[in-house]
Amino acid sequence: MPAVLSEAFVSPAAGTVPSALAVEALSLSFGGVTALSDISFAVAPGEIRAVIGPNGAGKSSLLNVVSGLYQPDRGRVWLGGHSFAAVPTDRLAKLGVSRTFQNLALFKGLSVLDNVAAGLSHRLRAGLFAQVIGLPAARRERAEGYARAEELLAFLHLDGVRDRPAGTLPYGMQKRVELARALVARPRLLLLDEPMAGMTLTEKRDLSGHIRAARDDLGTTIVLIEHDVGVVMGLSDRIAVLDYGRLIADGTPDQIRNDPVVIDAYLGVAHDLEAGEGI
Ligand SMILES: Nc1ncnc2c1ncn2[C@@H]1O[C@H](COP(=O)(O)OP(=O)(O)OP(=O)(O)O)[C@@H](O)[C@H]1O
Repeated sequence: MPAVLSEAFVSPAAGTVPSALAVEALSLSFGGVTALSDISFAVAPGEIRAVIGPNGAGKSSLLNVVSGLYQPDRGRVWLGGHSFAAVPTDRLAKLGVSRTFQNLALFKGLSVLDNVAAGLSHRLRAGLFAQVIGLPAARRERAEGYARAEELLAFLHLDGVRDRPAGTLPYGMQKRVELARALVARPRLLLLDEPMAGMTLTEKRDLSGHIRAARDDLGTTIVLIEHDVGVVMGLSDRIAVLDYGRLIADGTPDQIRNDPVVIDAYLGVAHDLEAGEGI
């Protein structure tokens, strides 16, 4: 895909707008194993985009390239109009990108509020010394950070558990705390790595609602890897499908659901596509 196509969308209302994320001809191998092979697609601002595919298809590798943990062998990543051969992880926050990981990574002994406020630690301008001895600028910054964390807790209906040690909450709620922490800096692009893994249907339904609210009310563009096809169909605007490192389809849930190549490679007949409808 030529760069000029992948870096921007033509919006009828706003003319040409930069995509929130675009990847262009990405390839990545580990020894003899091809994890990503010539992957190109773009995500429009405000979109909820799922990436699905069988185990080993390259989903995590893709997210790791986009967040700078892996450097691709070839190709480029576009983030809000900037293009990278290797995404600089230390600039991710400045680029307005935030991500969560597959496994819970909360400070279990700290309160929910402290955990969410920790999502702003990279933004502290006052130096560590000023923070430690509590200079006024540092105190002000800390107070502002906590105010933002409180806002996010209210937004995600976590204010009732703000003082609880995060590790004592039910699993589904801990995943919501992770979402709050990833959102507290108000990223333009949020990458979610299997946010619903291990959840009950009720927890999935709950978290889907919160993810949708983040897009609708905060304007966050969301890219998520998810195995539950029912959830994906109900939640996403568009879906990219990977198989053996190749992009085999990219379209709306209806297009993906009816794509014979996707059905052959992934959906088959075993998946209950209707399970998550309406989530
Ligand atoms: N750090 C690594 N070292 C070696 N091989 C890797 C590494 N990361 C991924 N791979 C390989 O790249 C391929 C794609 O893996 P990846 O984890 O991206 O797939 P996935 O779609 O996320 O799978 P899953 O759904 O099981 O998490 C696999 O063959 C995997 O074994």
